[in-house]
Amino acid sequence: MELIERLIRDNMDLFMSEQVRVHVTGDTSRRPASLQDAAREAEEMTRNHSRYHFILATCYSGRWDIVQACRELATKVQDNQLRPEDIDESMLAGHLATNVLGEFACPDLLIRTSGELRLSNFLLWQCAYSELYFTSTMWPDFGEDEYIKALKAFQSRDRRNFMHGRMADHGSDDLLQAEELVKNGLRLELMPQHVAFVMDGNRRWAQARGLTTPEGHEAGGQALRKILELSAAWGIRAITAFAFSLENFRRSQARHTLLVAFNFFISCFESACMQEEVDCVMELIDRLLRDNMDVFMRNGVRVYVTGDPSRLPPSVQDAARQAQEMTRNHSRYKFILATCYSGRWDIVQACRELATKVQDNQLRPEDIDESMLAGHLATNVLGEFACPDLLIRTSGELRLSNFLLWQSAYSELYFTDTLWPDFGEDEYIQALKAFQSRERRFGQRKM
Ligand SMILES: CC(C)=CCC/C(C)=C/CC/C(C)=C/COP(=O)(O)OP(=O)(O)O
Repeated sequence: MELIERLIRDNMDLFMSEQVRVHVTGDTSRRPASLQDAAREAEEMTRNHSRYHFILATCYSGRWDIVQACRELATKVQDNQLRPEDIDESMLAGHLATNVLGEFACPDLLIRTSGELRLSNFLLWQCAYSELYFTSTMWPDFGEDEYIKALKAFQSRDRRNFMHGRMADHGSDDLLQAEELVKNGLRLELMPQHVAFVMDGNRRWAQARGLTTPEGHEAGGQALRKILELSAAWGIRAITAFAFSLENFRRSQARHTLLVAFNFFISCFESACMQEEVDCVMELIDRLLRDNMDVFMRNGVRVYVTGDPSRLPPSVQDAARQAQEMTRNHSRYKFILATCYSGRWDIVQACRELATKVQDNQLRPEDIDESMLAGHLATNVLGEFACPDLLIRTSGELRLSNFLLWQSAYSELYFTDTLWPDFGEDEYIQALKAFQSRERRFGQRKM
């Protein structure tokens, strides 16, 4: 705290000469009075600066930020200034700490030094599409050269969405699983309980083989089946797979609007291709739920389908209902298929539900806290395993792409260039080994 206070006071000359506007964010109740004074002074003295903004996040966490926003919105509902159903992504974003940055509220690039591969509860909502850069360099050594390297890495990334701006509780199969794991060089007591997958790369896999996109998705479906079987064999308790995002859906709709407005040949062609891909993925999801019923039954998998149901075709809604109903007594492990899902959508749903409770006088805004908000997220069905221990993204991109934002606060991240249809047993073992070699701290730093 003393260091932070000095950091603010000793850099005042820099803030003044470089026209930096300073914001200090985080839970003010946790700050010592002298730090509070330094923060207020710096904010006041730099309030007319506009060259660039500097947010110092102290006693901050991404979840705290979201809970604050949700409380503020719930208070507005209580005061009849707002209806719960009017809460949307931009409204929620407008109440986050980074709102002071206006159009630059979400980091384009998030750099983490010293070798850990996780977000550690920093800017969760805001990182939906941030490019992530991890380096083993320790922070005091992070200088000009390394910064340039990070920026070059950033510039080389393909930013498709730039415009959007514990220990295992194993059952009776323990011995068999332990043997299987040891055979693969894995340790039973260090297995992740919940693994989340961003199954990216089906299209590129197909293109590389001269196949059609539906054939790529088909191969992706087979890869998922294999992962579901392996996860059961290895005693993993929960899998969440990202099969289609709300943004993927919106992308195709945006093109469609363009098509209607301009009747423009190229967009007509692109829109048709996109719609074809949406239909193809929806058909795959329908089949994936129906054709994997044997895997679900044999392995005691309880299935959940999450995401915006209004976007799902009736046949997929029907397949989802059936899979959920038929597996509802299973408890060996849980599988969430996230389709037409996004992390921000999930948080907004939770916030709306809480605001409705406030409206119905069942809750006071100030009672909203992290565990209450988490209890209204899609992953709440996983109980104690709601947050992924390990999040795997295939096909080379280094970002979360709006998947499980709240839940990934302390997830270990694993990125691989392998395209999803090629992600098989060997690569899964490699990811699990990487996970087992990580030191997890959940913010509890060794002093
Ligand atoms: C087996 C199976 C059912 C597969 C479904 C295939 C499919 C469409 C997966 C999409 C996964 C996803 C939402 C990736 C995010 O990348 P993005 O492209 O949405 O985000 P980005 O532009 O930030 O990379």
